[in-house]
Amino acid sequence: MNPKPLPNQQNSNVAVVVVAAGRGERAGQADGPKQYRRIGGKAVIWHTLKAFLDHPKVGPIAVAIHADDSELFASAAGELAARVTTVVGGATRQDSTRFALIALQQSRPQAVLIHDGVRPFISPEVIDRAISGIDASHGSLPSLPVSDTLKKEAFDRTVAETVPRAGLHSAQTPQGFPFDPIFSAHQRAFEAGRSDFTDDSAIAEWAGIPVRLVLGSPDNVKLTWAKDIAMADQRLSGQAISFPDVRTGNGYDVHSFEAGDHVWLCGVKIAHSKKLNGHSDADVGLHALTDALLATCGAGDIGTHFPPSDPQWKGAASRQFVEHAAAIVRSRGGRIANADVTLICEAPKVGPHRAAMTAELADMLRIAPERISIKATTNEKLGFIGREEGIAAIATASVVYPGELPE
Ligand SMILES: Nc1ccn([C@@H]2O[C@H](COP(=O)(O)OP(=O)(O)OP(=O)(O)O)[C@@H](O)[C@H]2O)c(=O)n1
Ligand SMILES: C[C@](O)(CO)[C@H](O)COP(=O)(O)O
Repeated sequence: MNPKPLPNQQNSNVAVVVVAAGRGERAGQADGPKQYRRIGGKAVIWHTLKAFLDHPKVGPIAVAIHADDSELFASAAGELAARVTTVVGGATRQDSTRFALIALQQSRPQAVLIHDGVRPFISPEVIDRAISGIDASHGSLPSLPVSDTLKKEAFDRTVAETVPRAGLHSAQTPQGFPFDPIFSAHQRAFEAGRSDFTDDSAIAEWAGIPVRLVLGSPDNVKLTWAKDIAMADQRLSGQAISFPDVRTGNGYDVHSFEAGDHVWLCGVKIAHSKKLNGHSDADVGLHALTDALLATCGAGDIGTHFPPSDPQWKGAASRQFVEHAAAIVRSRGGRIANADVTLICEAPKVGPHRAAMTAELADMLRIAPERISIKATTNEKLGFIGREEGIAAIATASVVYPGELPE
C-alpha cells in the first residue's frame, strides 16, 4: 500500500514537527495561549510556520495543537493552515511530539526537525545547520554556549557552588534527527513510562542516539513570558524598545513640637495642642516632599534653595518650596508620575485630613489626585515621636525625564 501523502508533501525527505499544544501558563492566558498571540500583526504560530514553509529543504509539516484550539489555529494560521497537517497534542510537550511523529510516519521521511511553535524567529540559516547536522546515526541540536556564570543554589537560597560553564550549552529548536530512530526512541520512552523529557535531544540521549551540536542563534528565542511576547511584537513592528528615564527621589524631615495650637501637615492647617517648631511653617510632609522632588534631578536639597538662615523664609508657607522644586523638575523636562508621603506621629490623627492633603498636593504638583498617596503611622510610642516630642515624614517622588535611560 502506498503511504498517503500529507497535504504539503514536497520532494523532501525532511519532515517537520511543530509543537503548539501547550497552554502558555507562564506567559499568562488572559489573551489566549501564547502561540496565538499577535506579534507584528500576525499570530506567533503563523511566523513559525511561514519560516518552515518558505524553506526549500523542508517537506511535510505536522503541527500538534490543543484539542480546544482548532478554531484558534485556523484563524491564526490563515492561508498557511491548508499547507500543514494538524494533530491533537498531548498533556506534555513529549506527548505532543510523539503524536505528531505518528502522523508523519505515513510520509516515511528520512529525517525530522522538531520545533517549538513559540520560537517564531527561527532563521533559514539555523534550519540549514540543523538539517546539515543530521545523518543516519546522528541527531543535531542548535545551541548556544552558556554565557552567564552559573550558580547552584543551596537549600537556604544561598549559593552552594559555582558551576564551571565550560562545555555547557543552552538548547534551542529545531532539533533534527533521523526519523526512524527518534520515532522509535519516543515510542520506547512512552512504553517505559518516561514522560519527563523536556526536549527531544534528551530522549535521543536516553535512547543512545548521538546528537551533534550546531550553532543556534540568539534571535531564536522561545517566547516563554509575557515580556517575551511584548518584545517580539516590538521587534516585528519596527518599534525600538524604549527604556524610559524614570527617576525616584526620597526625602526625610523631622520637626520638634513647641507650644502652639495648630500644625501644618501636607498643606493643611490642623488644630492641635502644640505646633511644630521651624523657620517656615514647619510643614514636615512638604519639606520631605521638596527633597524627594529635588533628588530626582540631583538639584540639591531644601536647604540649598531655601536656607534657614535667610530671613525671607521666616514663617513662609512650605507650599512654595514644593512648587519651586516642581518647577525645577519641569524646567528639566521632568513629568511627575507620583508622590507618596508618610507622616510618622502619634497625634494629630491624619485620616480625617487625608483627602484635603491629597487635594493640596495634587494642586501643588499639578498632577491627578490618584497619583498622590498620603499615609500615616504612629511610632508605637517609641522614641521622640512616641513621646510626642515631634513629627517625622518620609516622601518619595517618581519623575519621568525626557530621553531614554542611559546604558
Ligand atoms: N502539552 C504540551 C506542552 C507544550 N507544548 C509546546 O511546546 C513548546 C515549548 O513549551 P513551553 O514554552 O513550555 O510552552 P507551554 O507548555 O505552552 O508553556 P508553559 O510551560 O508556560 O505553560 C510550545 O510551543 C508549546 O506549545 C505542546 O505542544 N504540548
Ligand atoms: C525544547 C526547548 O525549547 C529547549 O530549550 C525547551 O526545553 C522547551 O520548553 P520548556 O520551557 O522546557 O518546556
